[in-house]
Amino acid sequence: MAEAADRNGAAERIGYITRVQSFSACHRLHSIHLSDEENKKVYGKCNNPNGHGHNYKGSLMIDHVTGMVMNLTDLKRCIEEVIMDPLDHKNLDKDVPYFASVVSTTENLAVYIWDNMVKVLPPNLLYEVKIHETDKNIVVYRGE
Ligand SMILES: Nc1nc2c(c(=O)[nH]1)N=C([C@H](O)[C@H](O)COP(=O)(O)OP(=O)(O)OP(=O)(O)O)CN2
Ligand SMILES: [Zn+2]
Repeated sequence: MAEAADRNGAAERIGYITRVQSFSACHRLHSIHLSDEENKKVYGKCNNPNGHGHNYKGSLMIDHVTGMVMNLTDLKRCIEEVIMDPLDHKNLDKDVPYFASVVSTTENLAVYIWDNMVKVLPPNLLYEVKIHETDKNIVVYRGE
């Protein structure tokens, strides 16, 4: 847990905040840098030309190193802008310019969300982006 000093210099303990957001999208795992044959070999069923869908669950964890508590209503607005508007009910590969050249794996989706969240959140607040692609496939990204 992060600690911050209060007005009298005493350390107070502050938890991390997580906000969860579900969104639905379809995609196809396909690299423009590989041949059709190589793509099929690497990505298997996920290279199906007509794509497939997921009910993703994203969670954003906010750190309190600064001692600043972010209003969850503000966080919700940021999530609308970064996750819901561009990704929900979209074809990731065709509707999101970033994925025209980047394969829409969950790892890359987590990086995309991180990079765009840090643009709209107060500095140094974002701690972790976690994406559940399925119940079993989960990716965590902490900006490394
Ligand atoms: N490293 C990665 N590998 C895979 C990714 C990914 O994002 N990163 N994604 C996929 C597919 O998109 C695919 O949709 C995953 O589906 P599936 O394997 O069917 O999912 P489950 O493991 O949850 O399904 P079960 O069949 O129930 O085990 C593939 N690889
Ligand atoms: Zn998939």
